[in-house]
Amino acid sequence: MSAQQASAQQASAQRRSAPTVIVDDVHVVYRVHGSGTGRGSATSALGRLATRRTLPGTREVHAVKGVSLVARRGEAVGLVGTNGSGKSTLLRTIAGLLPPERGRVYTDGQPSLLGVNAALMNDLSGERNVALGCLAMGMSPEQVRERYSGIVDFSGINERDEFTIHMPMRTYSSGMAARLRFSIAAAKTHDVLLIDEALSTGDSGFQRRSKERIEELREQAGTVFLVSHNNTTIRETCDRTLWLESGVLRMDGPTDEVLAAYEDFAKGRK
Ligand SMILES: Nc1ncnc2c1ncn2[C@@H]1O[C@H](COP(=O)(O)OP(=O)(O)OP(=O)(O)O)[C@@H](O)[C@H]1O
Repeated sequence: MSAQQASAQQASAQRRSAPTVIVDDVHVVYRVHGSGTGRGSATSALGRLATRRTLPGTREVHAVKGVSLVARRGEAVGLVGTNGSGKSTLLRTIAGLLPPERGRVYTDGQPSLLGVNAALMNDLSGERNVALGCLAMGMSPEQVRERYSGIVDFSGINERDEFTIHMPMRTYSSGMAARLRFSIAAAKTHDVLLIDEALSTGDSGFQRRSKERIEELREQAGTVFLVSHNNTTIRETCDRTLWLESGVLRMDGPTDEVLAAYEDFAKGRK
């Protein structure tokens, strides 16, 4: 191998192993107001604002407790844990949608959260949502025109009736809307793509297409985080998995090892 080839190979290896997400001792706390008695007067609310005291009856939920991790280019990282363990909260924090109470999140590039709750405009047609979604991700109108049919075909929305894409989104089932959302987001190469349960919707054909697309996104050197309750999906998609329990990162390692431990734990809880 020539010196030039060796240095090109080294540069490519360095690029692939470059960190894309660093989570440093992150804590996330939700505050639920009004869980106590009565609403209190305006004067007492003003007094609390001035003294920065919290409302009596404010409940705090410490959803993520001191999580640290480093994710690199080319990795697909699964997130597992029982209900309420903090998976969605951690994803939303990495996406920059929730401020950490303590600790820091550093990301290289813009993370995109692809969740079942991501906003699409209900009164607009699927077609308009595809166009707006693509423009919002930074595509030019020309790129939107080029990619439009690919996105609609990928979603499978028009498989039964080719007029469906022109109907308002509010007439779509939640599965159809989730498939369209995934297809729009997956049309772009993301530096960091965060997927929350998106793959659990859709038929087996759509699930296969999504897995293939995640694989492609990974090869294009992005980092993918995937939250799912379906361990088979995690096994097939991710080579590394994080296990969160009660907000604490219990394990971070090769998917097979982490899932084996998690499945043992889940069996013990039944
Ligand atoms: N908006 C909120 N306000 C208050 N508490 C919240 C809020 N969202 C989540 N929580 C609480 O934070 C904790 C973690 O929730 P989170 O949704 O992150 O868990 P999860 O692991 O994604 O759960 P699931 O597997 O059920 O989707 C839970 O105790 C939940 O009740």
